[in-house]
This record gives sequence, C-alpha cells and structure tokens, in this order.
Amino acid sequence: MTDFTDEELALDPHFADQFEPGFRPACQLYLISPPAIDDGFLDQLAAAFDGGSVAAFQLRLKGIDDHAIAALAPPIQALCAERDVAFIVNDSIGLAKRLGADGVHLGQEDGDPRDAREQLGPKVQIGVTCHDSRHLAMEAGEAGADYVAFGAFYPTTTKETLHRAEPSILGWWTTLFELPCVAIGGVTAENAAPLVAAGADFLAVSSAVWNHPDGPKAGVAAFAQVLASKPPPPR
Ligand SMILES: Cc1ncc(COP(=O)(O)OP(=O)(O)O)c(N)n1
Ligand SMILES: Cc1ncsc1CCOP(=O)(O)O
Ligand SMILES: [Mg+2]
Repeated sequence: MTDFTDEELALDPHFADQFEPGFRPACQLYLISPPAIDDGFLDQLAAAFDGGSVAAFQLRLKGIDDHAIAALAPPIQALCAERDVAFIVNDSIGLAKRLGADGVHLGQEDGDPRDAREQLGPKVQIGVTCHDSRHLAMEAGEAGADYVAFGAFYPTTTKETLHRAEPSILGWWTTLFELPCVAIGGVTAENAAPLVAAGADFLAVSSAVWNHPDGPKAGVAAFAQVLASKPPPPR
C-alpha cells in the first residue's frame, strides 16, 4: 500500500483512491450545445461554466453546414480553452480537424473511428454513439474510441431517438471495460441518480441546462449534488 503525505490527504481525502485497481473518477458533466445558437450564446455558455464543473462541451448544431459552424466556433472554442473544458465537435471529422478541436463525436452514420484517429491523431478524443447496444460499444472500443455513449435513457425533445437504453448497460460496461461511458438522452438533475449509481463516467446533457427556468448557470449547478452523490461502483 502506498503511503501518502498529510498534505496530499488534506488537499483531497480521496487522493489515494486513484491508485487503487479499478478506480474510476467521479461522474462528470458533458454539456451539449442547444441545436441552434444565436449572438447571445457565448454569454450563456460562460454562465453555464460559472454554474459548476463541466468536463466537456460539444458543439452540436444540426442543419448548419461545416463552413458556417467553422465561422462561429472560434470564440466558443476559446472560451472552452480558457475554462479548461474539452471542446468536442459533433458529426464531422473534417470540421474537428479544421478547428483543431479536442475531440469529435461520431454517430453510427458519421464516419469510422479508425479514419478519425488517422486524420486527427492520438491526442484527440473520439466518442461514438452506441445507442443501447453492447455490440456497438465493443466495436467502438476495438476501433479505438476514447468513450462510448449510450442512450437515450429518458424521453427527449432535443433529438428524435429510436433507441432506449437502461441503466444496467452502464453497469455492464463499467464492470468489464476501462473505457469511459457517457449517458445521454433526457438526462436531468432529477432523473440522473440511477445513471450515476450504475457507473456513468459522464452525463451528456443539453435541454436540462439550456432550458432551466433559472438559466444555464442554475442548470449546471443543479447537477452538482447528483454528480457527487455516489462513489463510482468498484470494477
Ligand atoms: C455524447 C453524445 N452521445 C450521443 C450523441 C448522438 O450522436 P448521433 O447519434 O450521431 O446523433 P446527432 O447528435 O448527430 O444528432 C451525441 N451527439 N453526443
Ligand atoms: C444528441 C442526443 N443523442 C441521443 S439523445 C440526444 C439529445 C440529448 O439532449 P437532451 O439532454 O436535451 O435530451
Ligand atoms: Mg451525429
């Protein structure tokens, strides 16, 4: 057993945990943009980041071409960098490369993770939609994905969804694999506890933050308690 200094343990009582076999960091928030944004969005995003810890932000603008997204992305990307939030591009390997994004999220029809790795290099995070499929998740892992995303866990109006996942898929995944998993789809601060308890490494959330009645800062803040609510299950 490793010995730790009093300073290390005083700063973080869980400091030693990360050296335990099977350690999984606590669940974190992965913020997805609204499907469309306007001029005030940068202030909204800054407010969201003021609400609490956000690990990653995905720019997901549906129905807008890559050139238009590339034109509006730089201040958003700069804000993410300033706040130490990973900037993830949805759907497009080419756009992720053009912007020098921290990551790209690929749906099953959005391209091959192997191509993404070849084009984006070893440091860029590649996420893959796996719906409610263990098979797709294992395939994504084999193809070199950095995370797998399961969902939709709850009804959502942000996207028309054809698949419904159960929290047990998160438990199954985290028991067998080290690769982080994301839970997405209708996730709110009120319904997230079973996903955190089942082992989700990230909660990917859009409308619960952007449509929060008290604004995006309150939307992010609302997740603080549930993210800290339960230690990750042992693997
Ligand atoms: C983190 C995360 N998970 C899943 C998705 C959905 O991706 P996809 O199935 O390609 O659908 P669109 O988002 O492109 O409509 C996601 N974007 N992010
Ligand atoms: C992009 C996506 N993929 C599956 S559900 C979903 C929508 C997530 O948004 P919300 O958190 O508003 O349900
Ligand atoms: Mg997609």
